Amino acid sequence: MTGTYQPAGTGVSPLEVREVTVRFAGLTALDAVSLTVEPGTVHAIIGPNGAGKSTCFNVLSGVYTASSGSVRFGGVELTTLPAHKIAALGIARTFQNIALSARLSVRDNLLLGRHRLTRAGFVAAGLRLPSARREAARHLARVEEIAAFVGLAGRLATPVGLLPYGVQKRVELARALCMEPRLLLLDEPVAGMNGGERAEMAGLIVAIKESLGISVLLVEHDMGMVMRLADTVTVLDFGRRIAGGPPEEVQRDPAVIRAYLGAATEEAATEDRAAEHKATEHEAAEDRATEDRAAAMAAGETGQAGQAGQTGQARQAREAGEQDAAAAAGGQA
Ligand SMILES: Nc1ncnc2c1ncn2[C@@H]1O[C@H](COP(=O)(O)OP(=O)(O)OP(=O)(O)O)[C@@H](O)[C@H]1O
Repeated sequence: MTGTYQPAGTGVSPLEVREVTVRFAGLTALDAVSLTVEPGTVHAIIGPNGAGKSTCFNVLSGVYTASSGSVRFGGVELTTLPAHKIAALGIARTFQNIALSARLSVRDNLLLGRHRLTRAGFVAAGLRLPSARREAARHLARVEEIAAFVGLAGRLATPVGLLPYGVQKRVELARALCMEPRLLLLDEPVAGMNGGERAEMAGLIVAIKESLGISVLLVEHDMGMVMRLADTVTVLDFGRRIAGGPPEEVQRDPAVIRAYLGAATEEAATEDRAAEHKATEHEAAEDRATEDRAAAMAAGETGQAGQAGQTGQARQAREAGEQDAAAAAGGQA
């Protein structure tokens, strides 16, 4: 992380989310959620699976439209704006799954990130007019500064698909920085990374906040990372905001502990239900085999067909039992 990269304009506006509700055909994914991202801070949204974190991000970046509520940034209401207009206001995002062109070089991917800032028209660029050439040179210089800032200076010519996963995630972050954001939305920035890559990404996020003054809103499952990086945490559960504040307060909050414990208990219960279901299926198969045997006897059948039916079903039942036992043994191992 070196270089002289400075942001084009640091954010002085908070992002204000007020009573935002999102409904999908009968399901309330977000229920009157409010939060504020203060300028120059890192704000984390956490919560168990299905809590509404991605839905919240998708509303903020214009992918989903809120059913009601308001999101304001720099005095502008965002809920009615399409994604590209939100980006133009200085809100850039990264995605859970890398959204880069694998065959293009790092340089070209970053230049794509500058697309919305390009003023030269199609014709001027096509004719390679001096004004368009000067602009292209400016963008290239900026891309190089940003690449140096995120530690990618030596990788500019490499096709993104050839880079290790953790480096690709840094390219994605650099692409978002190329949009000259005032607020960065990072969706699970360290998901799938190893320890070293996580530490690098954490350092980068701190540098983005402290050296560049850019506000960061992140969704992250890695609690260690959240507790180390975030100035403020908002906790969602079943679409509702159940807690918020500094990380050390939030992690002691009984509602948060309950939500996470509840999620863990629910996971265990789902596993129990699946095991129970399997056991019931096993019993049903045995019952069917017994019924078949009884029916065959009642009909005085002693032929091959009756035998085959019995043996087949009994074998099925036995195999189900053996599989359960093997699964249980595997689970205990
Ligand atoms: N496009 C959609 N259509 C219908 N339901 C959706 C849609 N997007 C999300 N949901 C539902 O909204 C709820 C919240 O989902 P969301 O993905 O926002 O949760 P999350 O907190 O990001 O979960 P995870 O941590 O698993 O990514 C879930 O019940 C999900 O199934």
